[in-house]
Amino acid sequence: MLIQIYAFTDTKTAVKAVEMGVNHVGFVAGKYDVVPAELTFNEAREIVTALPPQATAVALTMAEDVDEIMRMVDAVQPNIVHISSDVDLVNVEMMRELHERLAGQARLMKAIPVENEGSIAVAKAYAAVSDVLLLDTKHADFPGVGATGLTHDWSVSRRIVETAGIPVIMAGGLTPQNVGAAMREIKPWAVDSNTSTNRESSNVEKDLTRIRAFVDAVHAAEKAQA
Ligand SMILES: O=C(O)c1ccccc1NCC(=O)[C@H](O)[C@H](O)COP(=O)(O)O
Repeated sequence: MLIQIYAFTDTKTAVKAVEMGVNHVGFVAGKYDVVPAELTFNEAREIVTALPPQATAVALTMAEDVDEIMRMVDAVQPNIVHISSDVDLVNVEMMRELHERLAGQARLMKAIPVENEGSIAVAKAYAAVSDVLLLDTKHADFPGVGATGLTHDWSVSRRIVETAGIPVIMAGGLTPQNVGAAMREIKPWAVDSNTSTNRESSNVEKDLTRIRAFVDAVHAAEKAQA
C-alpha cells in the first residue's frame, strides 16, 4: 500500500518522511493565497530535487487555468500533478487538454469530492482523463477539495475504487486509528493524510512523530490483512 502525505514545506522534513516509508511527498505548488502551506515554484522545485529516487513528488495546484498549471509543471517538474480545485472550476474538458499536454512529462491526478451516489459518475468522467484519482472530503468552509480532516461516506469511495479503472488514492480524515479499516473496506491503491500528520494546532507544520504513527498503522494493517 502506497502512502501519500501532505503538505510538506521544507526539504529536510520531506526527506526524513521518505526515510520513514512515505512514498508520495505532497506539497502545494504556487502562491495564490487560497490554501495553507503554499510554496513558490522555486521552493517546490527544491523539495523535488532533494527527494531520493524512490519517492514520488506530488504537486497540488489551486490554479484554474491550463497554461498556468503547465507553467507550474515546467518550473517544478513533479511526478504527479494534483488538481485540487472544485470540479466546476477545472472541468473534464480542461482535464482532457491537460492530460494530453502532460503526456510523458507527469501523471495527472484529480481530487474527487465524495458527497453522495452521484460522485460515482463524477469520478468515472474524470477517470477517463486522469492517471490517478484522489477521493476526498468536500466542506464549504475549505477552498477546493480536501484538507478538511473529515471523513466521508466510505461505501461510495469503495464503489468508485471498483469502477474507476485507474489507481485511486483514499483521503479525507484518515488517522492511525482508522486507516486500517479504510484499507480493508475500500481497497485503494494508496492512502493519504494531511491533518492527522500535522503538528497539533497547526495546519502547516508537519510532525514526524505523527507521520511515523501513520506509516506504522498502514504497515500493521497490511500485515494483519496478508
Ligand atoms: O486540498 C487542499 O486544499 C490542500 C490544501 C493545503 C494542503 C493540502 C491540501 N490537500 C492535500 C490533500 O489532498 C490532503 O492530503 C487530503 O485532502 C486529506 O486531508 P485530511 O482530511 O486533512 O487528512
